[in-house]
This record gives sequence, structure tokens and C-alpha cells, in this order.
Amino acid sequence: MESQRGHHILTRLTKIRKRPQQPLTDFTELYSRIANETIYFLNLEEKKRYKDALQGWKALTTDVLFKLTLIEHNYPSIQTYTKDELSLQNGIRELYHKSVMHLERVQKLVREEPVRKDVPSSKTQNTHRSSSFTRTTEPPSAFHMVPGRMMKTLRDRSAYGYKKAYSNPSLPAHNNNISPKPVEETESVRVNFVPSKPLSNTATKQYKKAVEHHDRPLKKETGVYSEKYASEPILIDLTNDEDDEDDYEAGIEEHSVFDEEESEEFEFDVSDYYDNYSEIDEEEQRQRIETLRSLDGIQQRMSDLSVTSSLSSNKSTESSGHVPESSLRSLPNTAPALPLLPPPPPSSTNRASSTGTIKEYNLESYGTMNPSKTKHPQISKLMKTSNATSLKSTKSTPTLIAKSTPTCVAKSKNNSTSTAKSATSSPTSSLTASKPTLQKPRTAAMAAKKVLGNRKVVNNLTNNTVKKTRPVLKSKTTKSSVSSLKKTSIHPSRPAINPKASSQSTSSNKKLMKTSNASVNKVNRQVSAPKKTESSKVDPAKADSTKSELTTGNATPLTEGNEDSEVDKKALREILEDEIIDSLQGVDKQAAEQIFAEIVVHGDEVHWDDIAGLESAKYSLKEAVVYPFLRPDLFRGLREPVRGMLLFGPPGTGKTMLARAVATESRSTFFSISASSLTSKYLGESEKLVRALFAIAKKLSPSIVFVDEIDSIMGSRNNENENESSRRIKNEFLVQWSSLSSAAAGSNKNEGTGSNNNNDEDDTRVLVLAATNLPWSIDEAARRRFVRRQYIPLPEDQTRYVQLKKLLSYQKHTLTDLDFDELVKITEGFSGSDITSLAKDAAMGPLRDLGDKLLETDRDMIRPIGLVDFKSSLQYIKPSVSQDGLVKYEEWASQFGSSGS
Ligand SMILES: Nc1ncnc2c1ncn2[C@@H]1O[C@H](COP(=O)(O)OP(=O)(O)OP(=O)(O)O)[C@@H](O)[C@H]1O
Repeated sequence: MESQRGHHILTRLTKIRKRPQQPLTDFTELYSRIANETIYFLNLEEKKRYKDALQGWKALTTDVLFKLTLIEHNYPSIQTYTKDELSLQNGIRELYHKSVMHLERVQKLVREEPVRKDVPSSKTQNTHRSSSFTRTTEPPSAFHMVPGRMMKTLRDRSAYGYKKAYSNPSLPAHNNNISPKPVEETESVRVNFVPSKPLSNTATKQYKKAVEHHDRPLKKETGVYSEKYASEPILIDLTNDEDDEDDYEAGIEEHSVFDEEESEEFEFDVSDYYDNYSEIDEEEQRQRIETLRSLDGIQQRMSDLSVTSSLSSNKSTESSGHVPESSLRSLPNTAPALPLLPPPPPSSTNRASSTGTIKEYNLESYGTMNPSKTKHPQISKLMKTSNATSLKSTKSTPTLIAKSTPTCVAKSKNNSTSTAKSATSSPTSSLTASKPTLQKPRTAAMAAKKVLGNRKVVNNLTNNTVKKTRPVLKSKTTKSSVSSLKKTSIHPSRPAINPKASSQSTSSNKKLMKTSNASVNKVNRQVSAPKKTESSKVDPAKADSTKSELTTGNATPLTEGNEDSEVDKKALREILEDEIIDSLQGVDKQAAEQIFAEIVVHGDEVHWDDIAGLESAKYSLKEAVVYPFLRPDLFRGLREPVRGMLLFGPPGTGKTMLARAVATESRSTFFSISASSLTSKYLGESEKLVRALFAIAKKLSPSIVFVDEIDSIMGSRNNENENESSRRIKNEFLVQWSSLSSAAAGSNKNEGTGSNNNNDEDDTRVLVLAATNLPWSIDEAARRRFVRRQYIPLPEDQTRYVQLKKLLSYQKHTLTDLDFDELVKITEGFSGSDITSLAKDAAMGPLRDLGDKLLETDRDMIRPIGLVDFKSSLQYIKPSVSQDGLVKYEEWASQFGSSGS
């Protein structure tokens, strides 16, 4: 008894120790941001929009630098960093270095080619001059961009450009150390001291204080600072070098309204990062000095904020007391020093070995924090605690959606260059935005999301439910307007990172390119996405279709730029999948891969509004799934969400649609599985698949495991014809399913305390949602687990009316309300799917009338759809559900289910 209590207390203590104050989320957000935005700016470069790219790089580097510093300041106790956090931190630094290199390169390009007539600049394209950094939305986080993500794996490795190199022969093989730029060459880099998203309240405060601190001499004592800043931070536009002066002043003005009292002292003390300094040996000391020097570079950079770096660097250097002045002199002016990274690890060819290599590299690459090198016991210990780390990363494992709203680029006829390019090379793309029919994305974040395929990004700006204030860059033309941003409907703590990969991601080492070290190369591919530019001629048909697609808003990638962004998406997706797989404990890797390859589905989002009628079913689903997923804090203990919900009813009534809508609206990962996905001919493999499925679902929680035609997996076990294999799958499924629920109902200890801090809740936010046309054949044990059994009947009159209206709403038609009423009557007994088929067929009527003339008839000349078309289609489109069948459903519904019309 006593020992039990002791154990209990210990467990609680461990939890308390583990949970709070870890920078993982911040690091992952930052990492995904820099990675995603990098892709976007590379795309800009490809399109020769160097100015835009330059602005982007500037803002990105500054922002990242600031945020990184801030995170490190907020979490100074580096000893408590998990391995993933260290890897992420390292990865961010690497990407940051890359960004600085890009910045320098593009700066040169801009100087060399100030006027590019063939490429419309951002100014000509956007009257309001919204640079890609008018951050009106949050940065693209590969995982955050996943409102209602439905994942679709694209594990076609060949497509990811394994052979594409991410290197520039002109660059040194390993270029983590950015060579300092001569002061005179250094452009006055306006430091954009504005995070696009406050990391936390404390961070915001510190940020405010930091700005205030650095601008103090210039501060106008208005004393007007109000909470407004927190929600409506003011950002400085970086759009044009000539206007730097204005921006600068504007920035100072804006920054001058900070409340001194509200802010805490922002002290950036690099020594916070290391303690017990004297306990380490000489070699270690030397390394640490290096690192401290670099960190001081950051500190210096911090103090240079809002002023030109070249001017203030010396001052700052002098004031720094941590590092000898001489060593600081060697720090680059434009490229703030960050800890140097060792060369990449040797290549390895398989996933398992690559993981090992990555791990080793992560540790090695962190220089002074290498546990084998450092004698710091806590650090060494930290490096060994991989389990805790994986658990942690579980919650922040990201997912991606594939649906994309690609940016439009048309290939120039004149260009025919076809060399594969690397991210670090000067863009020589043959792509030019000859007639940009798509608006330039309003923010880099949005653009990157587009590149990475988040269709919902734009929608979310208006359609979100979770709001979060976010700073935005202030455009010069709208200096007075400061807008707060809503947090897009994304799970807030779901980053999109492959920490292992990140640590090595941006090495431009050619050798590294050749390795098949999965994560490393994938990130490289993601960032650089070398372009194929073999053909430069515009296929007129293609161009036309691109145009029309763009104008209808249904653009699909047709050009190389877009192909590459597809590659980027795929690469990123694969990275994420690999990361998840690598971090799963006790799960067969192959099985996990198979789950990703076959089961996880992206795209094709369905919203409540897309579904006609079924109001009761919708409400039921909201209550059972959507609300608990969105407000887990309210649904605990007795209110714990159900773990199983069954949708049953005649075929084609919208069960699958409902499931998809639930996935979208609850912003969860959607696993669509079928019997064949879980069946393997090899003994024991199927169980592994089931285990992997649930493990991944937990990892990517909140998740919905949707099993269509559940009767084929969960048929009654009394069936004598059932074979051993399917019995085992069933048993394993039931066992795994049970593991989702808490052992004792109502046993949540946090209930009543109002605590929102239950980090474990994500693990349990997994729902098995199933659909079937044969509810009576489901095994009883499974039926019991489907706490909610929702009957989805044939659509009623009103539902059919709504559906018909919806279907015709985008078509030219002559149907009056009376016609619709008539149609509703005629279609009695039709399922939703039957009605869709009918409408589709009727829509063909006007084309059928044309016969062969169809080919030369102008689109506008085609007659509208009329009632007559429906009537003629009704001759051969008949209801698919028999009345007899309906009786059986209704009986079962009255016995076991609830009605959902
Ligand atoms: N309520 C509805 N609103 C709009 N469309 C619907 C509705 N019900 C069905 N449909 C149409 O029918 C098609 C099939 O629907 P869905 O696949 O969801 O049916 P289901 O009940 O899952 O069928 P099955 O049981 O055969 O799998 C949908 O793609 C949609 O076009």
C-alpha cells in the first residue's frame, strides 16, 4: 500500500517534471516556418522575383534569429532539452545559415539586375504592395497547416528527386560557417524585430521589453502602450531598401509605445546557457568559448535590432562582457554567428541505419552538447533519455494535407534552360510569371502553405474557430493599420518537424547529397527542390487549362514550379512519415510504413455545409467527436468522448461524407481503412498492421480511424466460416480499441481542477468511426464499443430539395422552385448518391442535344439545364435502395441505434 502510494507520487512528480516549459513546440514551429518559407522564397527566386525573395530572406532571417534567441532565452536551461529539442535547435540554426546565404546571394542578384522587365515585380503585381511578409496569417507549419487534414501518402520515392542535388558546386562543401561580409559591402540590413507569432505570453512580454530596451534612447514617452500591442503588434515592412529610413522611423515610433511597467527585464545572458563552466576540461572549454562567442553574436544581433547591423555591431561587441573582444571581431556582420556545425555524417542506405546515424550526428553536431564529449552529467543523461523524448514528440508530430492551391507560373517560351538547380545556386529558372492570374499570396506563410498544399489556409482566415493574436508586418502603405490575426484552425501544438532530419537538413555538402540518409536528403529536397527545366515551351492547351483552373480557383500544378512544389510537398510528407515511424516504440516499421502508404488519406475535405440535411446526424457527430476534439478540456472524466461511433444505413446516404466532414471539422488526422488495408497473407503481419494503425493514430492524434464497411472486418466471431487470420485481426483490433478508453469511467483527475494541462489527452483523442450497410452482422463486442450508433436514412424531402439546389447552384439552369418541388416528389426513395447521379446525368442533357456540334460550340452557347433533362434522366436513373431493405434498417435502428435524418 505504502509502496503503491510512493509509486503514485513518483509518477506524478515525473509528469510534473516532464511537462512544463519545454521549447519543443516553439522550436518545431520555428523550424517548420523557416523550412516552409524557404521553399516559398526559393520559388520566388525561380520566378526571378529577386526583390520579393530578398525581402523574404531578410524578414525570415531576422525573424528566425529573434525567435531562436527568444526561445533560448525563455528556456535557458539547456540541460533539460530533450534530444529532439536539441536536434530542432540545431536544424533551425542550419536553416538559418542557409537563409543568410540566400539573402546574400539574392542581394547580389538584385544589385546586379535592378530592373527585370520580363518579370513583374511585386510592386507591379500588387497595388497595395503586400510583400510576402505582410504576415496576415501565421507562418506555415507543416503540421499546423492541417486543419482537418486528411492525409494521403505519396511514397513514390522516385518522385522526390532522390537524385536531385541540393548543392551548388560553387559553394564550399560544408558551409555552415558563413563568411563575414566586409562592412562596406554590407547592406544596411534592417532588423525586423518582430515575431510573427508570440511564442508565449512571457515571450511576448520579453519581446516587448527587448524592443523597448533597445529603442529606449529614441523612445517617445507617450505612455500609451496598451494591451493592444499583444494582439496588434506592429511590424516593420522590409519591402524596399530605399525606404528603409521610413520604416525605421515608423518602427521606432511604433515600438515606442511599450509599457515599461508591464515588461520584465529582458536579459540575454549567454552564461545562462552553460553552468559548471569550470568543471569541464580544456577542449570542452575551447568549444564552449566558440559557442559562447557565437551566442554573443546573437546577443549582439539582438542589441542591433532596429538599427543597421553594420553600424551597431561594433558597439555591441564592445559592450559584451562575455567573450573576448578579439574573438568577436571575427563574427560576421550580416550573418549573425551561430554555433558551428560539424560536417555531416557518413551516408547510410537504409532507414534503420540512417536513423542511427542521425542520432549520432545530432549529438555530435551539437558541439558542446555532445554527451560523449561533455562531462556534464545532466547533459549526458539528457542525451540518453530517448524514450521521454519520443513520447514528447508524439504530441507534436505533425501531419500534412495534400490539397493544394498552387501558385500560377507559366513557362516562358524563350527560356529553355534545363539544368538541374540547387537551392543554393542562382536561380536560372525558365519559369516566368508571364501572366499572373493568381494573386500573389498575401503572406509568405500563406504562400508556403500553398507550396506545401494547405487548401484551407485562406479559408481559415475567415473560418476559424481557434483564435490567436499574431503580429503582422506592417506594410508601408498601411502603416496605421495594425491587424491582429486569427489563429488558423490548426491544432496549436502540432509541429511539422523531423528533428532528426533537421539537424542535418541544410548541409550543402555534395557528399551528403549522394547519401541516401533518408531524412537528410529529404529535407534537402524539400528545401532545394532542384528543378527540371528541360522544356520551356508553353503547351497552349496546358496554358489555357491552367488559366481556366486558376480562374475557377481549382488550379492544379501544371508548370515546373508547381511540379517542384509538389515534390516539396511529397518530400516533406515523407520526412514527416519517416519521423513518425522512427519514433514509434514497439511498432513494426514496415507495418507502420504500410499504414502510411495505404491508409492515411489527405485531401478532399468535406465540410458540414457540403452535406445536405442529416442535421440530427451532424449534431450527434459534433457532440460525440467534434466538440471533444476541439475542447478536450471540457470532455474529461464522465464526459470523456466516445471511442467508437457507428454510422449505418442504406448505401449512398452520405455516411462516408459525414465521416470526412467530421475529420475536417474536428481538425483531426483521418485514417481511412478497409479490410484489405489490414490484411496480410503473412502470419502475424495483420496484427502488426493493426497495432501500427493505432500507434500512428495516437501519435497523430486527434485522429479518426474510419473503417468503411466495418462489417467486413468486424463481422460476428460466431461465424463458423471465419478463418483464423481474420479472427486474429478482429481480436487485435478490439484490444487496441479498448486501449483508447480510460480503464475507469470518470477517473480523470484533472476534472474539476480546471486544468488545461493534460498533455496526455492527445494520446487518447482517437476515435474509431465506422460505417456499414450491414449493421446486424457486426460482432457484438465491436457493437458494444460503438457507443453511438447513428442511423443515416434515405434523404427526406427537405434534404433532397437542399441537395438538388446545391448540385445545381454552380450550373446554368432554368429550374424554378416549382420544378424543384416536382423533382423532390419524383425522387422519393432516392439516396443521396442516387440524386447526385441523377443531377450529373441531367447536366449532360444540354451537351447530348448538341451531338457532334459539341466540339465547336462555345461554352456560353450551351443551353441551361432544365426540368426536361431531369425527367429524361429519370428514365434510367432509378433508386438503388429497395423498400424492403429499409424496413430492416429501421428495425435495427430502433433496437440498437438512434435516428439521424
Ligand atoms: N446528404 C448528402 N448531401 C450531399 N451529397 C450526398 C449526401 N448523401 C450522399 N451524397 C452523395 O452521395 C455520394 C456517396 O455518398 P457516401 O459515399 O457518403 O455514401 P455512403 O453512405 O458512405 O455509401 P456506402 O454505404 O455505399 O459506402 C457522395 O459522394 C455524395 O455525392
